[in-house]
Amino acid sequence: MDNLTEDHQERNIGIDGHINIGNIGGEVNHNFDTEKTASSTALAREELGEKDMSPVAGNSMHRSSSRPQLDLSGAAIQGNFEEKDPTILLPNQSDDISHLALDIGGSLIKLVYFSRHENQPVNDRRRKIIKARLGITNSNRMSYPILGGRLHFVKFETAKINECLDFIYSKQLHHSGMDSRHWQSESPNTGNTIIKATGGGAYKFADLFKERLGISIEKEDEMNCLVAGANFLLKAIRHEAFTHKEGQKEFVQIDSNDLFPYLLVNIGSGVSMIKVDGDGIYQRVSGTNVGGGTYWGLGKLLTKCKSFDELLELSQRGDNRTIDMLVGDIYGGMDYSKIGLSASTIASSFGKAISENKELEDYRPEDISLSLLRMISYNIGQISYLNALRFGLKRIFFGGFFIRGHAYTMDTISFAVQFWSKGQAQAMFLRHEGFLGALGAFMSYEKHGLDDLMVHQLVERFPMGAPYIGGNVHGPPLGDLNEKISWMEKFVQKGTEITAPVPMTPPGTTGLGGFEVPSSKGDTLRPDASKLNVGVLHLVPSLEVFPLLADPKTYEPNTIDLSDHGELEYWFTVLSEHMPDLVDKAVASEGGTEDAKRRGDAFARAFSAHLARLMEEPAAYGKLGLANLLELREECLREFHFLDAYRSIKQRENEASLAVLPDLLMEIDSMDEETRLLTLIEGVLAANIFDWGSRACVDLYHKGTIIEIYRMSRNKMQRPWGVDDFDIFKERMLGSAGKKPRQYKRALLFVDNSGADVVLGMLPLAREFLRRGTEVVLVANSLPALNDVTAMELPDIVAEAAKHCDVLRGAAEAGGLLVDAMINIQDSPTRERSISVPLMVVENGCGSPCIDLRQVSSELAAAAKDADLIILEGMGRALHTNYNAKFKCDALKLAMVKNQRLAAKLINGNIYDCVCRFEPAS
Ligand SMILES: Nc1ncnc2c1ncn2[C@@H]1O[C@H](COP(=O)(O)OP(=O)(O)OP(=O)(O)O)[C@@H](O)[C@H]1O
Ligand SMILES: CC(C)(CO)[C@@H](O)C(=O)NCCC(=O)O
Ligand SMILES: [Mn+2]
Repeated sequence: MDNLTEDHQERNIGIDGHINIGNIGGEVNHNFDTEKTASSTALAREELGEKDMSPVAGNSMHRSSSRPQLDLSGAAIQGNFEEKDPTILLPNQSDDISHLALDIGGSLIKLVYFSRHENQPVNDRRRKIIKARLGITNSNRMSYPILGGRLHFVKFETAKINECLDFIYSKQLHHSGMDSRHWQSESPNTGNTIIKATGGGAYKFADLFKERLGISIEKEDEMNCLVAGANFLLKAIRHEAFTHKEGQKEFVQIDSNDLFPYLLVNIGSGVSMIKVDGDGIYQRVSGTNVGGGTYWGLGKLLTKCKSFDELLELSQRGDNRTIDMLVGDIYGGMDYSKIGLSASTIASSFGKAISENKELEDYRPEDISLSLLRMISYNIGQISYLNALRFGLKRIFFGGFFIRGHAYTMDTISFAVQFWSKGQAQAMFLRHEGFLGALGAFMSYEKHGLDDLMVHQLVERFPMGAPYIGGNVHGPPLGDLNEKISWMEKFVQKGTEITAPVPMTPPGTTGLGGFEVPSSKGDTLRPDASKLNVGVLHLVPSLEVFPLLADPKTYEPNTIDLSDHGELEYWFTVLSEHMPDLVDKAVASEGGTEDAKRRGDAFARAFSAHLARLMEEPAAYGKLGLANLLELREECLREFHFLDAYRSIKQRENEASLAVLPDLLMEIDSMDEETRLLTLIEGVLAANIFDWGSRACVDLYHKGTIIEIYRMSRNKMQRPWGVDDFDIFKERMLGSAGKKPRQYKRALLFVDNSGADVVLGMLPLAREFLRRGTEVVLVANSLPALNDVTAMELPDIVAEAAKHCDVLRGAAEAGGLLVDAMINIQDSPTRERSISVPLMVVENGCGSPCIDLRQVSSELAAAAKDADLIILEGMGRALHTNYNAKFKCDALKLAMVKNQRLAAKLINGNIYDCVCRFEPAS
C-alpha cells in the first residue's frame, strides 16, 4: 500500500463528515461524503432535456435538441440472410447534408463523402462575450463554406456496383445539396445533382448512375485526381506517410515545403507511375499492366480463391520455393556471389514448374499465392526504382488498393526499392492508399475550400466500427446509435477473431543481397486497411496552432510514445481495469436505464476492441501517444451518447469545494506574501489529487470524503517536490534583492478537474494574479472528459465563488462572466472593487484530458496573443502532454503525479510526488 493511503486511514478517524482543511483551519457544517449523495442524475438529465451532443471537436461543437431519429421505414437486409454480416440498408436514413465523390476503377469503387454538422451556432453568452473581448472576427471561417463536418471513406467491388448505388441511395448522398459546381449549404437540391467522379467507370457507368439515381456524373481526369489526392494527404494529414521495413512501420513527417518532386506509384488493377513536381504539376512517366488486377486475377484462376483477402491470407502460409526457381536451384545450391546473388534469390518466378512433372493441383495454393505476390511486388518495386532513377527522384510513394495495408506486400516493395537503389531511394506508403483518386475528385469541387485546410484543422477519429469490420469491402451504412449498438453486439465474435497478433519471423539473410524473404509474414491477415487504418476525418476549420508554442514544427504533444510495447501494455491494463468503474459512472449519468446499460456495454466492447487492435499494431491509427489513447476513450463514450459521465460527481464536488472556499480564502489572506504564494502553489498541487482518471485516486475516493483526501494531500506537501522550481518562480513573481518582480500582463491558466482542483486550487491562484493586476484567462475543455471542468461549467462556478470574494467578483464582472449570474449575491464591502482586471474563460477546443497545442480553439489562440504567462495544471495537460513543450513566454507546469510508473519514468520519483516546473520564455 502506498504512503498516502496509509496516511489517509490514520487521519480518517474522528472526522465525522465535518471539514477541517488541513493546516488552514476553519470548520463548516457540510457533509462531503462522496458516496452518500446518491444521484441527482435523473434530475440533471431532465433538466438537460436529454440533450445530445454530436461527437465532434473544437468550437463547432454544439448540442442539438434531440437525438437523431432512425428512420426504419423500408429497411431491409440485403442479399443472403445466412451471411455473417449482411448489409443492412435503411433507405430512408440520411445524414445531415452530404457530399460525394467517386473513383470507379477496374476493380474497386472508392467513395469519399462528407457529412456536415448541423450548423446552428451555439447561443452561448460566454462565447459571445469572449469574442467581443478578444476581438475575434469570423474572417477565417468565412472562407470555408463547410463549417465543420466529417469525411468518410468507403469502398465497393466494381463488379457489385449495385451495392454502391444502394449505399448512395440509403444515405441519400444523391441529394447532396449540389447544383452545378458549387457547394450549396442551404436547401437540399431537388433538381439535377452533379457528382464528381474519376476512374474509367466514370465513363463506363455514367448512364447507370443517371438511370438509377438521377445523378449526372462530372468526369474528372484520373491522373489529375491521383496527384491532387496524394498532395492533399501528404500536406494535410499528420501521420499519412510511413516506411515499412522488416515488419516495422515508421511514420514519416513530410515537410510540405519540401515535398516535391516525388514519384507516385498507384497500384490499382494496373499501375500508373507519375512524377509529381507540384500542385497540379505532374507527368505520367510510366506504368505497367502487371498490377493488382494481375495478382487477383491470376490468383483466382490458380487457387480458386473467392476473395482477394482470402488469396492474400493464403500467401501468408505459403512457401514460394516449391514453385519459384531460385539461384541455388540453377547453381547447385550455391550463391552466384560474383554478381551479388545469393542462392535463395528468386531467379525465375514460377520457374520450377517447368522442370517438374506436376499439375496445378500438385501445388499448394498457399505457395502459388506467395509466389505470385512476390513476383508482382518485386516487379513493381523494380520498375518504380528505374523510373525514380530516370528522373533522379529519391522518394517513391505507393498507393492503390493492391497494397491493402498488407505488411508483407509493403516489405517486399520496400526491399526491392532498397535493393535496386542501394539505399538511395525510399519507398513510402500512405494510410489512405486506395482513396487518392476519390479524394482528388472530391477536391475538384470548386470553392468548398477543403484544399486550403491545414493539418491542424483535420482531426482524425476512429469510429467504433473500425476494429470490427475485418475484410469485408464495406460495412452497413451505420450512423445511428441504435444501429451501431446492435451491430456491435452482432460483430463481437468477428472482432475477437481478428485481434490475433501477426507473427513475425526474424530477418534471415545470407548477407549477399538478392531478394531474401522479407521478415513480416504471418498466419493472419490484418483487417481491412481501408476501414482500420483510416478513420473519419473531422473538419474543424476553427482550430488553430497555439501561437505561444516556441516551435510548432518540432512540437510533440505526447511525452510518452507508446511504441515501447511495455509502456503500451501497462496503459492497456490501466485502461482496461478502469473500464468497469467508468461504465458504471457512465450508465449512472444517464439514469441507469436499460438503454443506458446497453449503451454502456457497447461502449466497453468498442473501446476494448480498439485497445486490443492497438496492442496488436500500435501504429494502426497513426503514431500512437497516450493523448491519443485517452482521447479515443472519450470519443468512444461520446459515440455511444454518454455526453458527460461524471456530471453528477462534478456537481457534488463543486458544491462541496465551494462551501469551504471562503474559509480557505480567509486563511490565505492572513498570510504574508511569500507564505501566501507558497500556500497557493501547494494548494494547486494538493488539490490536483482529485482525478477520476487515476486509478490510485479512484481507490482513494472509495475510502474517504473529498475533504479528508484534500487535507491529507495538503499535509503531504513537503518540499522539495519531485521537480521544484518554486524558488525561481517566486523570485520572478516577488522579486529579490537584485531583481525587480515581473509584472505579468495576462496569464493563461489551463485548468484540469472539477471540484477541489479548480475551486480550491486554481481559483485562489487566479485570484492572486488578479490582485497583482494580471489579467487571468481560465482555459478549460470544450467537451467533458472524465471529471475535467468544461468551459461551459466554469462561469457558474466562478459566479458562485465570486459571491464570497470581491476580487473574483470584480474581475469576473470585468471579464463579462457575471452579467446575469449575480442576482443572489450576498453583498459585501466594496473595498477591493476598484481592481478590475478581467477574469475570462475560454474553451481550449478539445474534449480529452490531454491537449495537443497544434489544435486549439480560435478563442484560445486569440487569448494567447497578449499572454505572457502560461500555467498548465494537471497530469493530462502538463505531464502526459506538454511536459517537454517549449513556449515563447514563461511557463509553469504544475501537477501531482498520481501514477507510480509515470513518476518513476518522468521524474525518477514516486507516486504522489509533485511537479512544479518553471521555464522562462524560450
Ligand atoms: N476487397 C478487394 N477486392 C478486390 N480487390 C482488392 C480488394 N482489396 C484489395 N484489392 C486489390 O486492389 C486492386 C484494386 O486497387 P484500386 O482500387 O486502387 O484500383 P482500381 O481503381 O480498381 O484499378 P484501376 O485504377 O487500374 O482502374 C485489385 O486489383 C486488387 O489487387
Ligand atoms: C488504365 C489505368 C490508368 C486505369 O486506372 C490503370 O489501370 C493503369 O495505369 N494501367 C497500366 C497501363 C500501362 O501503363 O501499362
Ligand atoms: Mn484506379
